[in-house]
Amino acid sequence: MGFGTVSRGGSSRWPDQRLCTVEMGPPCHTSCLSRRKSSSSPKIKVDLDSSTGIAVMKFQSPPVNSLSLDFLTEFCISLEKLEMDRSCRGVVVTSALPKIFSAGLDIMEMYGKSPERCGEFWKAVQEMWLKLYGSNMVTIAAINGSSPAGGCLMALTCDYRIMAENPRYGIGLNETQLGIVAPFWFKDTMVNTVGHRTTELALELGLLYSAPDALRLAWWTSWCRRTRC
Ligand SMILES: CCCCC/C=C\C/C=C\C/C=C/C(=O)SCCNC(=O)CCNC(=O)[C@H](O)C(C)(C)COP(=O)(O)OP(=O)(O)OC[C@H]1O[C@@H](n2cnc3c(N)ncnc32)[C@H](O)[C@@H]1OP(=O)(O)O
Repeated sequence: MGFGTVSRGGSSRWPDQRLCTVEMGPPCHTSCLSRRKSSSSPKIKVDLDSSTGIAVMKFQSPPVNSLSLDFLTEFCISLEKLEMDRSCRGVVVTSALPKIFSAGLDIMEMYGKSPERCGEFWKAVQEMWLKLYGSNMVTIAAINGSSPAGGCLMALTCDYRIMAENPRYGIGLNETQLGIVAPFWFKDTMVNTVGHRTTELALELGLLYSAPDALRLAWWTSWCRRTRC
């Protein structure tokens, strides 16, 4: 798989060439296996191949990988651990569930909770964004399912995106369709990737894009024809 370039850098872990390639072909003979480190928390599984320096972080929180406080906390801890592992240069975030990358913020976290709990949740959302955006590692979203609202934010916050082509999968900041306003920093993250005009239209109408449509609008430089990638 090939990925395009971005205007972010400044880390020793970024490849010298600005075009980077990630091989995700079949591993595995014995010496290779010994270089694999796995860790699993209830909602997130991480496999790091120290020989390539690439970790795959898989979301495994059925039914829809919604971003609950627990999920976000596990996500940040997993990312921090990889960040501290000098053998890790890049991380692919993806879903272990069929059809869904992430349904976005967990709606149940925003209903009937105490002000303290709401504050803790919102802080965790911001923490996820800050940690992912500020990561020293190359970050890649392999979007193998629907990715509305907060799920889209997570994908946009990565350096690169690849999306499985399936007409049922949509990605976008569709908050308007839900009667809520996307926070300004959600909007800014989208502007940074696709520009002002596309973002303005997408947010006003609460659009969800298919992979080919999103590709045309420069959300990414590659999409994957398999339904699972
Ligand atoms: C606390 C202070 C906060 C202050 C916040 C202030 C402002 C925030 C403003 C904006 C930011 C908001 C960002 C967001 O991300 S909001 C969430 C937006 N996401 C959605 O609306 C997604 C809605 N879901 C879907 O579109 C679909 O479910 C799906 C993801 C496409 C999957 O479809 P599918 O048909 O496969 O599944 P179901 O629809 O049958 O769903 C299965 C199951 O999952 C539950 N569920 C779905 N989405 C969520 C979710 N986001 N949070 C929690 N639970 C979710 C759904 O209810 C079903 O549950 P059930 O028990 O009925 O099986």
